[in-house]
Amino acid sequence: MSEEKTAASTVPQQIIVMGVSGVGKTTVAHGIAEATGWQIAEGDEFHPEANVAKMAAGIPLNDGDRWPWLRTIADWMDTQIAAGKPSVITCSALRHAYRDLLRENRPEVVFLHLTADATLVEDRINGRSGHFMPASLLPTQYATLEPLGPDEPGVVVSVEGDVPQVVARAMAALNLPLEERSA
Ligand SMILES: Nc1ncnc2c1ncn2[C@@H]1O[C@H](COP(=O)(O)OP(=O)(O)OP(=O)(O)O)[C@@H](O)[C@H]1O
Ligand SMILES: O=C(O)[C@H](O)[C@@H](O)[C@H](O)[C@H](O)CO
Repeated sequence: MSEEKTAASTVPQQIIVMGVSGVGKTTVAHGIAEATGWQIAEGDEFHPEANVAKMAAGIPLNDGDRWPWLRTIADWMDTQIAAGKPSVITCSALRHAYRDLLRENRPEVVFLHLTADATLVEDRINGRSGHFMPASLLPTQYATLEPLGPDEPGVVVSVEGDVPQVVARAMAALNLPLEERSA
């Protein structure tokens, strides 16, 4: 899997920006939403309080913590799909099974897997303030991560470089025209 992975051939309707904590999901999702005019959802806002408390305490989530959270994100996408609204959604979606749940019966889903080495992500997390997720959880994020596979719809994009560069790289990989304003 690499940036050479085949890009989406049609304009995607529900883009899930995935990857480890701090890799830049929120930043890139906002860039895409701004360029397209599409609706945006922040996956972290769907976490129950108990999940946020756990992460803030430096305890990694387990599958049991994540399944209900993933279902609420899937429900949100279903509302968007029913309304015919394209969207961009941030969600770590670290494991293949989580992504299977997110795209089940939803051909509109396309994943944008943001990647970077841990040193770069750690630097960026340490430069961020006001977020519940501690950098100490980064190793477990990488340990849990199952990279986007060839059987999954989507693209893999490096977050090296400044924000405009990364957003442009992601838009190009997704075949998203910068002038798209369909929502
Ligand atoms: N290309 C970039 N260059 C420099 N800084 C960046 C870049 N992308 C993101 N950042 C910064 O890195 C930090 C992490 O980014 P962001 O919050 O978007 O990541 P995230 O994947 O959404 O994190 P989380 O999963 O923990 O919510 C932020 O402070 C953000 O401003
Ligand atoms: O699956 C997970 O472990 C979580 O979703 C985390 O990745 C955080 O929610 C998020 O990224 C906040 O930093």
